[in-house]
Amino acid sequence: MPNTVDFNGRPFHFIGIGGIGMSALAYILAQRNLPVFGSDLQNSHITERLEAMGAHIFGSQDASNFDIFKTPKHNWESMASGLSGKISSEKATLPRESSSIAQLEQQLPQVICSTAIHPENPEYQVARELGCPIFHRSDLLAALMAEYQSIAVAGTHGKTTTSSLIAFLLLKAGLDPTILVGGEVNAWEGNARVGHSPYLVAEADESDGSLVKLASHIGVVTNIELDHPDHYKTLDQLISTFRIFANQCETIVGCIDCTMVRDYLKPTISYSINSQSNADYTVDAVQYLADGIMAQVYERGEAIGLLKLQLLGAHNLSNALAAVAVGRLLNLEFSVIAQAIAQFPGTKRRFEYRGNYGGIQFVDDYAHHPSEIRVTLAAARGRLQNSSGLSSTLSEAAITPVHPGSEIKRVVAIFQPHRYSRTETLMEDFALCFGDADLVMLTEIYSAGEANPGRISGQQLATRVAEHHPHVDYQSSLEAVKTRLCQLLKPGDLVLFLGAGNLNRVIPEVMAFFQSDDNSGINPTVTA
Ligand SMILES: CC(=O)N[C@H]1[C@@H](OP(=O)(O)OP(=O)(O)OC[C@H]2O[C@@H](n3ccc(=O)[nH]c3=O)[C@H](O)[C@@H]2O)O[C@H](CO)[C@@H](O)[C@@H]1O[C@H](C)C(=O)O
Ligand SMILES: Nc1ncnc2c1ncn2[C@@H]1O[C@H](COP(=O)(O)OP(=O)(O)OP(=O)(O)O)[C@@H](O)[C@H]1O
Ligand SMILES: C[C@H](N)C(=O)O
Repeated sequence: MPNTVDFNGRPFHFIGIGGIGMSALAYILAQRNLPVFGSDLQNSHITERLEAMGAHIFGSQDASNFDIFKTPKHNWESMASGLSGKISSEKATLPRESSSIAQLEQQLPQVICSTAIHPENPEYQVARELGCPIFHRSDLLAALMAEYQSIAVAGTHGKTTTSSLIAFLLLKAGLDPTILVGGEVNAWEGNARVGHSPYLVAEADESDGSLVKLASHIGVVTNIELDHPDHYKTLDQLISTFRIFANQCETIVGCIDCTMVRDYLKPTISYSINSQSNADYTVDAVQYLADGIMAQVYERGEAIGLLKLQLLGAHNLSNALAAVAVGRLLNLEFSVIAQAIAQFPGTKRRFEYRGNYGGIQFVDDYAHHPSEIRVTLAAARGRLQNSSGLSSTLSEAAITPVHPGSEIKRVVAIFQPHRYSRTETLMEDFALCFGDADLVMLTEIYSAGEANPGRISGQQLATRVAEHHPHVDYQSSLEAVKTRLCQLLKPGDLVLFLGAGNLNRVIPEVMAFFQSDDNSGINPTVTA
């Protein structure tokens, strides 16, 4: 069995192909006209996009999905590859006997698995029985990265945003990068892009420990904090994972506002949003506006220019400073970097402005860790404080603000906890992180595939939050959240839907309820 990924025409079969990391990889292979097959229990616009490129995707996960590879090669070949366009979902049924064993082994697919796939998964089981080469998602990412001058973005918080910002910068600077990120960006219509230069920008996820397989020319680390307690039993394990990754990168660009990055990784190139730090890249004269941020950037103590950002919050200034540092490492002029970053419209579900209906502003955000909730609510509170005299400074730069303005009077946070393990381990911190919201609504925990241990609930979390916050509401279902919001919301509210689960499904219906003075061009009937 080969232990390296074969990019010479052998088919790929992705189990969990619709995942945000898996689908980016499948996209790159399909663009290379390699035969791409896969399965996912959930149909989505992501699986549909891959199918439109010629990938063959099964909506169920059972042994019969491999029947297709027991047929003569020409049969499945005609069913896959971007050359054939949209393909039929009918399964091939020719008997196995029609090929010799040797031929069959040759045409057995390389199976790519997400960590979301349980070892008991019937399709995974049959792949093992047949002797298919089986790779984890990270093995394929590592193999692709090895072909390029890679920039891999790691860190507990901000990987998707920062990798998207860096990718956007390289794209605008004409460096034509290949991109694989963990969120969707309109500039390349999805989570992946094939470029024609030596550069590749990738998100490097630490959630399952597979980060240790990645080696990059430039590694960016935004911060390190305990998360994913399902995988990491101690903080030391997490730190050691980041250290192994950092040691495998030629250059580490790291945010030294995080003491763990500073002390354990000792970045080659450092950045900090604290003007007093001695980082290589810092900022000063920061202005947090209602529709963006402006700051003077310093390179090793010397002012190099003004950075304008359409994103909100100190965390996004930090993410943008990482992009500045990477851009300078690639010898880009600061003016080119600043111009690109000023145009970055953001990533879907990361403080994504969904519209203003009935004087209520709707925002979708992926925050699922107490620190992420804290920085996002601080950004929302900052927007509220600056919203009465809405600044036009960003607009003067001929940029249409991502967050068009109207006065805000109240910050409303709706949170769907994500994973039992995280909710239980970080309960104390979750109880304290909603201070910047005027009203907090909690709902039930989104399992993300975890079994319910039966000792933790959204209701319990709501009780804990209420010990520190005067206005906490608990609704047990998304349907109940929707109904309650229609009763509670009023003009002047900035409503944030927080979480990495499916809470954002309710946004279109709540927006539709309040639809009246729509000036955003968003159709509220579209489901998220
Ligand atoms: C689990 C895991 O390691 N997930 C990480 C991985 O995504 P990926 O490996 O693609 O994983 P998925 O997005 O979690 O998507 C997993 C896909 O798998 C299907 N499924 C799941 C179970 C099953 O039995 N059958 C089955 O088909 C399911 O329907 C979904 O489409 O890589 C991404 C990019 O770095 C990370 O953002 C992501 O982290 C986290 C999570 C995040 O940021 O949200
Ligand atoms: N630098 C940062 N520090 C703290 N929180 C951040 C930072 N950047 C973004 N966030 C918050 O974290 C949320 C997720 O951001 P993003 O998707 O960029 O991070 P991520 O590390 O890829 O997340 P994950 O891998 O856990 O999905 C954002 O919606 C925001 O609330
Ligand atoms: C969304 C987050 N990275 C998780 O799966 O826990």
